[in-house]
Amino acid sequence: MKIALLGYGRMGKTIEELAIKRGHEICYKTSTAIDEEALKEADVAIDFSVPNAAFTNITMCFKLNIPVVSGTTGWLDNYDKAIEICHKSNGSFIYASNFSIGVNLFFKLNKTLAHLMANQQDYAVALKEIHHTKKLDAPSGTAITLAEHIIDATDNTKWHLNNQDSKDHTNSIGITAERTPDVPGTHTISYSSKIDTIEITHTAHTREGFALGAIIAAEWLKDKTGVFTMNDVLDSII
Ligand SMILES: NC(=O)C1=CN([C@@H]2O[C@H](COP(=O)(O)OP(=O)(O)OC[C@H]3O[C@@H](n4cnc5c(N)ncnc54)[C@H](O)[C@@H]3O)[C@@H](O)[C@H]2O)C=CC1
Ligand SMILES: O=C(O)C1=N[C@H](C(=O)O)C[C@H](O)C1
Repeated sequence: MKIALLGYGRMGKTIEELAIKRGHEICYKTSTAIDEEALKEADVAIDFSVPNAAFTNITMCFKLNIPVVSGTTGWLDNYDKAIEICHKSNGSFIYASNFSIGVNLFFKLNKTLAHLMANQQDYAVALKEIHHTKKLDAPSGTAITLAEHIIDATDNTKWHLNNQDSKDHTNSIGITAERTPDVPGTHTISYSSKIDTIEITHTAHTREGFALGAIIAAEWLKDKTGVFTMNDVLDSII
């Protein structure tokens, strides 16, 4: 499979290494604006760029009829618009805030725990994420997905970033975002009462899990049309 890498930073480089080991070819890579002629050569594009470039990169792939997998976080205000353009142009698209298989299993665990805790009024839920200091967005996309899944199962109606504003936080899940050098990504959900605390944590030890998941998603998407999620990919391989 000929892969175009839109974004050749920490993730782009990790994806390149693993994709070559799986027998793929990197036919194009960029860390700036796309060269349309070069991108046309690709069977599939993988976008791990920056929040203000993702929408342009993704919609360029729709225009050129190239299936695109995106893991870039912090651009989701434009997600619905991207989906509309994808459908209109018969494009192929998968976005996930986290492509790691382990995190996607952790998403399921989080949903199950949220359902169990939904009627336990003595417990207060909280979310914490820790990432490297070069990360541009906070909270992480993964933390937002985890919070949205808890909101779907409980009385909580929104989330907020701790220490950033002093608005009404009734029925709101507080997310703490910590930045520490070289941490690939750690997410913890805790339910605390006066008596005890129940806590689940996913700790990424390297970026390989994110990269491998994105390559598996690209292999899966290559010959399909439509908008999919990582659940669609996992349902067909697990
Ligand atoms: N969904 C997932 O599983 C994961 C998502 N991420 C997300 O992926 C994104 C990239 O993460 P990293 O590789 O760590 O960041 P990075 O900063 O190392 O790499 C981003 C690269 O994109 C480049 N770039 C800037 N403008 C561009 C443009 N117009 N087109 C293409 N590239 C452009 C930058 O120069 C940089 O080289 C972030 O949003 C991060 O949150 C990171 C890890 C896993
Ligand atoms: O920027 C990162 O590094 C990561 N970003 C994603 C996120 O925002 O959730 C996924 C992973 O946690 C690493």
